[in-house]
Amino acid sequence: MSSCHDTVVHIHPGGQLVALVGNPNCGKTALFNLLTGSRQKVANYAGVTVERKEGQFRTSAGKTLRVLDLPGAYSLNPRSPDERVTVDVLHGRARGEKRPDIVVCVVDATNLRRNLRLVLAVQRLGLPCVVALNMADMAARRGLQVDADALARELGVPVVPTVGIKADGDRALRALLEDRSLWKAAQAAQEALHQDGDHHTVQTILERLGLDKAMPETASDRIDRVVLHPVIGPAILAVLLFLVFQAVFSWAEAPMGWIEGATGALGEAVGALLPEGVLRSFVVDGLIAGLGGVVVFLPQILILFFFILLLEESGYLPRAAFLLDRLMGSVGLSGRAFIPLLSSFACAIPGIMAARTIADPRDRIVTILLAPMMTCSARLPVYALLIAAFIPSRQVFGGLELQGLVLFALYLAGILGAFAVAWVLKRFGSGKRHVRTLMMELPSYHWPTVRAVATGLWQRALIFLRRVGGVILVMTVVLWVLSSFPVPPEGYTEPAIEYSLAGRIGQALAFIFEPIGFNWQISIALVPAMAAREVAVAALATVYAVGATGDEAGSALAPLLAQDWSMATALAMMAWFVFAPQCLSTLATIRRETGGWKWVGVTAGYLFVLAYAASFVTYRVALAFGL
Ligand SMILES: Nc1nc2c(ncn2[C@@H]2O[C@H](COP(=O)(O)OP(=O)(O)OP(=O)(O)O)[C@@H](O)[C@H]2O)c(=O)[nH]1
Ligand SMILES: [Mg+2]
Repeated sequence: MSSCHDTVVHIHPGGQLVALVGNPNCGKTALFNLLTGSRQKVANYAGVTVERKEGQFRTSAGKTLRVLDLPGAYSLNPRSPDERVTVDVLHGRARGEKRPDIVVCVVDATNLRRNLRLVLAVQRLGLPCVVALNMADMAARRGLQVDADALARELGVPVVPTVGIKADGDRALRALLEDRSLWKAAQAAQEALHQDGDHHTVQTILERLGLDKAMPETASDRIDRVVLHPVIGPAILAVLLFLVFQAVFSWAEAPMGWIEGATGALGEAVGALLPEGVLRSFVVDGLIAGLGGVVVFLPQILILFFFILLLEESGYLPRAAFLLDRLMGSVGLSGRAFIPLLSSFACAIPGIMAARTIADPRDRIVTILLAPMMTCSARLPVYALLIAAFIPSRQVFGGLELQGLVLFALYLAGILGAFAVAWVLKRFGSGKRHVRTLMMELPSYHWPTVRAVATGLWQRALIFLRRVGGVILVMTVVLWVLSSFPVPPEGYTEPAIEYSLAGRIGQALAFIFEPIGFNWQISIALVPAMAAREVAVAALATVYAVGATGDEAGSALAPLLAQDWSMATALAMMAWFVFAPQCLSTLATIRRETGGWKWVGVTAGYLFVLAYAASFVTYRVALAFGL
């Protein structure tokens, strides 16, 4: 799952252009990262890269080549928007981009039959190309001897073995790209001749290389006999997901305690240094309470992503898609929607972009509409705060943590909500629908490398902390100003914060949110939360810190909420965050990906109605039960 903040791509219109092209999941991005020192997302399933990304490769002679990483493609007849990106680049039709000077065809050495067909198609375009025989390590481990020189003679282009996951695994490819004679030969390249059936050509090549025999059963096949078993498979999936949510609470307890202790101590120390007054309130109640209130959730986010990274890199995710395909089909969702929806658990933005891998336009729109309902990591702090404040930490059903269970239920609520909406769209949508069965490649399992997981976690931490130092900081400052000014006149008896702008705006909004049990503090927190979900936590922390009096001052947010809110209010707010329209950047992404405002309006509208209804029902039912 990639980030909310994709790396900025710098365009360098000059310079020789090298494009990496190949089937999905053959390791293009891994090689791109090695060549250019980038950190683009790599994961063990098809369709990770959906946009073109550019990097630079510096030759030892000091020349700079521009390198493009492209979405994977099975053929050059694009069926989905991401494949179209690749084909457009190869034809020189991509906006602001010239035709590549050289194409590096990346092929998966363990699956030459399918991969070579794309090489032939690229050659036919008349583009000079070289072949990177990637996954050379895996091929060797399986006892596949691919003779690079023989393959080079068959194809008539240079072939070098590469290993995308080894620090020096791109050495041969680097040497090739540095070779001046390659570029001279490239200029002279002609339209390749063979036009006759590629299937036949590939078969002939494989026969000559002695690689046409049936492959022996691999370890992956043996694992899949258990993991894809109709009964055992879903059971494993359920247990796995369950353990993840349990771990998010139980493992995070200690590190969260440290962060809480540290921010508390910092607040006290700074509070003692600064004189009583506006500056102290700004630093202690605004910055430290607001940002500290959010930073404390870093351990939980990292634990969640630790598991997601393991699942992504091992190759388990497409298996999960396979297991859930029937279920998704029964509500009218294409199995292709699985990966985009799953990516949305990190952030809806990469999820919505990953919907580019869906060929059918209707399926794609439905997936985009549902993506915001998956619980993005920005909502985790909100849930975790409410759970810590209102759900007792105790064991139920023999050993299960109640808090983890509630978190699991909130994630599940989003998924079930999405399924319900998909079902309604299928019932009342455009006429008869036949759901195609999922044709999805199951990659070989690998062990995730420590480096990949560590880099992934590091990037996650950076993204989160950048949000804290960016949008969350700005919103916290705005909220502190709103809750501190204007200062009430002498003799004002109510709490000062109710006189402030924040208090007044909150009370003005109350007529909308009162029926669903929200007080004015929540109402005011919901507005800046449109910028980023975590802001709700920082906003509540600030509003309560500014408003705190006497012995409440300086205590953590959760106990304050536990005192101030009813259980019904807390549950209603959880329900709100399951469905509420996403942050503004998600809506902006929907606009970009669908090319208009229509679907933005539809998404925001239906999510608002759903969130309001869900909170209303939750609140009323909870009240009826006397909570
Ligand atoms: N064993 C081994 N694994 C590799 C090698 N190159 C890449 N991988 C792994 O293969 C998987 C796919 O790599 P990516 O670089 O994401 O593949 P891609 O071609 O960019 O895939 P898409 O963007 O989906 O088209 C990841 O799990 C990588 O860690 C290699 O040479 N050997
Ligand atoms: Mg890629």
